[in-house]
Formats: sequence, C-alpha cells, structure tokens
Amino acid sequence: MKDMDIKPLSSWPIDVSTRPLVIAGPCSAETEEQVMDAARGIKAAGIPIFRAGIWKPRTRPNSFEGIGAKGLIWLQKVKEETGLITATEVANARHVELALGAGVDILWIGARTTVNPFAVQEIADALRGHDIPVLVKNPINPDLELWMGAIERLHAVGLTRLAAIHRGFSTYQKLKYRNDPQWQIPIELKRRMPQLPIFCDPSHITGDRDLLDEVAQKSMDLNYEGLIIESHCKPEEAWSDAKQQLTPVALKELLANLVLRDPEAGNELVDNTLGELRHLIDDFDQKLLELLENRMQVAKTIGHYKKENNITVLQNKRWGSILEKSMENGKKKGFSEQFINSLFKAIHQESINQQEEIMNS
Ligand SMILES: O=C(O)C(=O)C[C@]1(C(=O)O)C=C[C@@H](O)C=C1
Repeated sequence: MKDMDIKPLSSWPIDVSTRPLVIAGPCSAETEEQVMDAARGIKAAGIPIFRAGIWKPRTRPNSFEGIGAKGLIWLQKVKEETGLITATEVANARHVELALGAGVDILWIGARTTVNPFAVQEIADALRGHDIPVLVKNPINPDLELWMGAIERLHAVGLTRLAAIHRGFSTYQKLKYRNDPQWQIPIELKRRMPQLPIFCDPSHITGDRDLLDEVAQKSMDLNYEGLIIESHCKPEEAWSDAKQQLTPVALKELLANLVLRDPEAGNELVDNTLGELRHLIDDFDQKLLELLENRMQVAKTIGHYKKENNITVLQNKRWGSILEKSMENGKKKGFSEQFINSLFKAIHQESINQQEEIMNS
C-alpha cells in the first residue's frame, strides 16, 4: 500500500500554503442567485475551494434531489466571477462526463456511492486519463476495506491526486452526532495509506451547526489536512441539510478559532519529555498485556472445568454482573461508558473464543 503514487496537496491546482485546506459552499446548488451569493461569501472568508451539490442522493424520495446539470453553469460562473476552484459530487459516469465537460476542478464521491464497488468502478473508468483531484468519502458503514478499495480503484486508472473525506458512519442509535465519527477508522486509514490526505466533514458528522467547531478542532488535533464544510447565506432556508449549514461569516470565525498544533515538536526539550512519557506508555501497554494474559489463563482453566462438567461457555448472568461492576468502577475512574463497554466486550469475546477452542479440541 505504501508504494501507491498519491501526490500531496501541493500538486493540486491551488495554493495550499495554509493549513487546513478548506472546501466550503452550500449543500446543494438551489438557484443561480443563491450559488453566487454563497460563492462571494466563501471568497470573502478567504476559502479557496467552492463546493455545491448538483446531484443529491437523498435517503427518502420526494425530497429535493438536486438541481441537476443546469447548476454546472452556475459553477462556471462562480469560477469566472470569483476565481474560486470548484468542486462537486459525482455518483455515476454521466455525472463525471457532465462535470468534466463543465470544467469542474475537483470531484468527490459520496458515502452512499463508496459502498458500491460497481458504481465506484464506473466512475473510475469515466475518469481514466483525467488526473483531476478526487476525494472519496467514507462508506456509510464502518468498513475500512471498502473505503480503501474505492481509493485503489481510482488509483488503478491513473488518478494520483486523491484524498479521503471522513464524514462519519450511519448508526441506528441516536448519538450526540448525526453520524458516528469512529475516529479509529480514519486513524487506521492514515496508518495504512500514510501519503493520502484526509479531509474532515464536520457538517455530516454532526448534522448540527452548533457542534461543527468541536469536530473541526478534533480533526486538526488528529492532523487532518483539510476540511469540507457546508455553508449557505441563509442556512435556515436551505433546501437540504438546513440544520448543519452555517453562514460564510460564521464559517470564517470558526476557522479563525481553530487551534493548529504541529505534528512534530522540533524542539529537543519537548522531544525528550515526550520520549520519556512514551516510555511510560510502552511500559503500561506491556503490563496491560501481561494482566490480560493472566486473566486469560484463568478463563482457560474455567474452560477446561466447563468441558469436564458439561457447562456452557456463555454465562450470561456472570457476564452481565462483570459488565455492570466494571462500568461502575470505570466511570469512577473517569472512563466513558462507550470505552468500558467496548473494552470489556472485547475481553469477554476473546475469553469465549478461547474457551470454545478448548471445548472443541
Ligand atoms: O465466569 C465464567 O464462566 C467465565 O468463563 C469467565 C467469563 C469472562 O471471561 O469473564 C467468560 C465467559 C462467560 O460468559 C462469563 C465470564
């Protein structure tokens, strides 16, 4: 994976001297006037790339599904009048053809398209020979392989200006955010494709303009290269995603308030202190594994005992009380419910797997 030829943002047709690189504009192009107003606002906010959805994949029918190809003419006008770089979403070969024909500079593939390898391949084939920047949103389900697969399909037809967009993952549960960020997935993507720039999409993660700043800040702390944020001059009147859009003026303020930290210290004293603290972390990680190993030895002994006495592996009551007790203790120690839940579920599952092996040996 490491030898994929993915070019850095500096090879994109824009000045990327400032971090983060920001793409902003309305969720959907609605009218020419609305697009032009938004573009002027985005330009005034010092943002270099203007986005607007032309074709909108909507969850339910009978909602606004995008203005269609005539919106591309408005994007051309944005370019002529403001000099902004333009970006839009494509979901099939026809969209690609129309967008390229209209001179759109950057394309992205939406979360509902990334899930479908047939659709991604169709888009990739339509893009062959055009090395324009393409951003790939994470699939709506938390499947890193599918996300990487889409990027690889585009890379395989010769695209090198690729980037990922983290927009969060659909959940059935009602959480604080509209889509669960599951930050560990883009972190793992960064580990597996280190040269791939990542953009955060706080609009779709939060679904709420009041929460955009905390998610944007978190993405900066995780070293993301860019942000893609929905912005509309009259957010309450937007034809789609009204709750999550903010005005260009508010967006400018949000960007100004971001605290940007350096990925490396570049200072001996800081490096040494970090180094010492990281040794401590390494020691604790080692001890954690030793503790888990000891716990597992006991679980295995229980496994043999269960086999001899014909007792089932799963002991629901016991497991329930372990989780309850650990949750109570964990919360006192300042851990989140979600963390304790996933930690103990993983431990319990491993116990079950190892006891199953004993049962079946
Ligand atoms: O208490 C048991 O019966 C165990 O085997 C231990 C253990 C655990 O690892 O905590 C494993 C499986 C059971 O479902 C409950 C608990």
